[in-house]
Amino acid sequence: MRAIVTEPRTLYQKIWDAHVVERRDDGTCLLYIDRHLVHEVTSPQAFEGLRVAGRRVRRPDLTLAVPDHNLPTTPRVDAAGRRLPIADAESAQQLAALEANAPEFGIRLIDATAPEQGIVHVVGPEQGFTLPGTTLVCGDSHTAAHGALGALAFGIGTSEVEHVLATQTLLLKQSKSMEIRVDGALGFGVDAKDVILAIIGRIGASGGTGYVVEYTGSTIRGLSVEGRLTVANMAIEHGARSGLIAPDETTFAYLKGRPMAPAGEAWGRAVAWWRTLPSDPGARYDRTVTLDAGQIAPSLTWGTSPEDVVPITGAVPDPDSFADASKRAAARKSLDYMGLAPGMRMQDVGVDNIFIGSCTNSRIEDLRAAAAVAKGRRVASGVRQALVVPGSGLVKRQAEAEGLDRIFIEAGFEWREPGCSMCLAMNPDKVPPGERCASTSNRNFVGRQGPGARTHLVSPAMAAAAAVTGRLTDVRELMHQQTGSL
Ligand SMILES: CC(C)[C@H](C(=O)O)[C@@H](O)C(=O)O
Ligand code: SF4
Repeated sequence: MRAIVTEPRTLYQKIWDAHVVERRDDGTCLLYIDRHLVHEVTSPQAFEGLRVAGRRVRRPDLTLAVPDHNLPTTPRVDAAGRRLPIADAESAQQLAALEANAPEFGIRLIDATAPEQGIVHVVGPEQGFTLPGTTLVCGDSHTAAHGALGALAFGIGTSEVEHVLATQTLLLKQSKSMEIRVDGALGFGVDAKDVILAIIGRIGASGGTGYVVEYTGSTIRGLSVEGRLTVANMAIEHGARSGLIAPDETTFAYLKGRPMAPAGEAWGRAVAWWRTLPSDPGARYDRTVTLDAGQIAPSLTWGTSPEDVVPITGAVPDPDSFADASKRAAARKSLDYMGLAPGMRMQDVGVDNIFIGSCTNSRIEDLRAAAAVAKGRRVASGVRQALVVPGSGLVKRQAEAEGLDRIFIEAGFEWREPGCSMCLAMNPDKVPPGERCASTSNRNFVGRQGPGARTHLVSPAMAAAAAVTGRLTDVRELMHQQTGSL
């Protein structure tokens, strides 16, 4: 018998090959979509399109709707259990549309008051809706987060949302492949957020444009699923279409028993297939970038692009230090907006707001890391708002069972209902104009957290450290004081 010789394939190639319905001569493929997450902002017109065309949703059973962006994070029901109205008219309209569209089209809706409600990118993995080897889409740019479980996941626009709802397929061209390999042990006080910030700082906000990235190496393998979700979540911030992490025992242990994950015999069959997915030895990537985890410090951004990364021990860069003229101009504009001067030490910069939340950092581990720093301390008097916003109702309950809510509340943080919150200014949680925020979210764009808001992207532990000192702070100092050793 002759052995069949096949080219070694990457994880990306394997998932792609398994989903091609039709390949055209120009390389465009019709790809089957296994999972579709829907939220209130990008779906109303898509459903309207279906209605006008008289079409139904092709696979309502593969579609899950969750409101998250526009919901206030203050209590949603009154003492009698009645839903409280949403003040903002557009938000109220979008939420009402989702609540009407889901039942009309036979889609499961996790509504605003359901215990499982949360940010789509937190809910998908948590429910076991997100599975290795699947293609997963959502009308949302941070959909790549689901790649942490080995799903080929990416954001799509509203017209594509309509296309997927109607056909369960999408027309796509294959991207190039990039390996981002991180090896070594993470230093004290350094976490998954610092890893992805370091990656973005290295390759730049458009370094991944045209690529699907696979994060590999011992550092990535050593991360929990929560940490992997933080990394893959920001794939779009270095321009990649998608960010993948090969499924392994950590992934399987995380998924086992989740409500929507396969069960019984189906579980065994699924795991057997998932084990075949990791990139084959010798599989070729179009580009490989390597990072040494030991070189990564607790990091943060100084400017208005996620690539503007420095270690917390660093200083605001001098725009003149950039080789590229457009970078110099962008840095000047950024510093002006951020109210910072070249050479200022990052640790001397005071903060007015703290946001611990978003689909990047609102899972249980994130809250534990922040609580470990907040414990027994007080939010500094100069800090006007310090919000902790769990990524889902289930995260919230788990945190409460562990007493984390008490730690935060006693320290002077506000403990909120789940949602996108202060990650973007689409609901009542905003950073006031000209004020500065240490935020665990993923975007520090101009106006992202409110008009004139100044954002510094940090890890949960770093956000808690900034909260208790009132300035951007090296969390290692506080942890050192706490443990008395380093
Ligand atoms: C509102 C939504 C469409 C948007 C996105 O596409 O990502 C938001 O989630 C964001 O993070 O900017
Ligand atoms: S938490 Fe932020 S980044 Fe994530 S989906 Fe919501 S708005 Fe987008």
